[in-house]
Amino acid sequence: MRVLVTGGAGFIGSHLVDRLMEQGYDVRVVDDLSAGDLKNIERWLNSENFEFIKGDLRDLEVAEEAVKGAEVVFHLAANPEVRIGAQSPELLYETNVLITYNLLEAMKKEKVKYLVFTSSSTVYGDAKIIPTPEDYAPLEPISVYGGAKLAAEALISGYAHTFDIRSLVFRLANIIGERSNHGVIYDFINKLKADPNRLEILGDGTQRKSYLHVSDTVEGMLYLFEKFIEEEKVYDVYNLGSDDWITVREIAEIVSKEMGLNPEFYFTGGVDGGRGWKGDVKFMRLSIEKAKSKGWKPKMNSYEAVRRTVQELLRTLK
Ligand SMILES: O=c1ccn([C@@H]2O[C@H](COP(=O)(O)OP(=O)(O)O[C@H]3O[C@H](CO)[C@H](O)[C@H](O)[C@H]3O)[C@@H](O)[C@H]2O)c(=O)[nH]1
Repeated sequence: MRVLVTGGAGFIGSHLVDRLMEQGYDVRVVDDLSAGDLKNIERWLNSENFEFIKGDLRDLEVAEEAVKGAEVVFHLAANPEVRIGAQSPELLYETNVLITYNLLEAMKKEKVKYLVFTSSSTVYGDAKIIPTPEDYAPLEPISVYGGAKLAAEALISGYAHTFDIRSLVFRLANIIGERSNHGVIYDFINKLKADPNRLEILGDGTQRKSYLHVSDTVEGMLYLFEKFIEEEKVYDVYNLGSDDWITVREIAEIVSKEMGLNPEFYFTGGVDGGRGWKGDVKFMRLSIEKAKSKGWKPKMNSYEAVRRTVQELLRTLK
């Protein structure tokens, strides 16, 4: 089976590529290397059943070239930075909505059978029900990023039903692990390297979210995709997360401990009642009952995933 992974040189994408290659698929990656890094997929570059295209999916021709001959598209290419929404909404529109539209157009033309898309917990906004199930309503994102992900989901649903592109959407909690090059753990490590005595924490530190290790994420995606293929549905949505959550303050404590430091915590106070930035969802935990009912569950809880990620990043970050 020929598989295209968009964003395959990125954090989650490259872990997915590792699994697909280990399972013997023909894999093509398209990535503009804006956030991704060739080092993440270095080990596969000379393999016969691997192909890399450096290209920007904002260009429809790149999307058309990338999907040629593919039976499945795993669409992970995106700008993942929630916090830039207030400064650069157009960038989040282009790198989440426009590229998804281009890809769908190319897939329609090429008659690609399956699409797997990584959406985000941010589509739920400040959910009133926690843990939040997939059928929670109304979906009211509070960030441009969440809005762009929801717009992409809606386009995918429309194309799926109109053009028979069987599509599976994953709404991901905060995904962490080796090769991540942004986010709270990455930021804390870098801040502490610059000043081991003081750690600036955005917001009031009580932001509480569910963190999932990338290994659990990729395993869940592939497992549930196999189940989806066996079923009749044209379009389906799953939350992927862990069954618990953890505060930013607790993350700061874990990072400090793993680095053997005892810094003074400095809270910026943030915006809108202690959020790190405009659009930062303060409390997020997803119901993963639907995924569990199909037989998937994460091996690590949030605490274990954070600890392991700190160790992985300390080993690999320069
Ligand atoms: O220096 C920092 C950086 C972050 N935070 C806080 O840490 C929390 C997590 O922030 P991240 O930047 O790690 O992650 P986000 O919650 O903004 O978003 C992440 O998870 C989302 C899904 O839940 C999306 O998928 C998104 O792409 C991904 O980056 C936030 O509450 C933020 O306020 C700090 O206190 N200090």
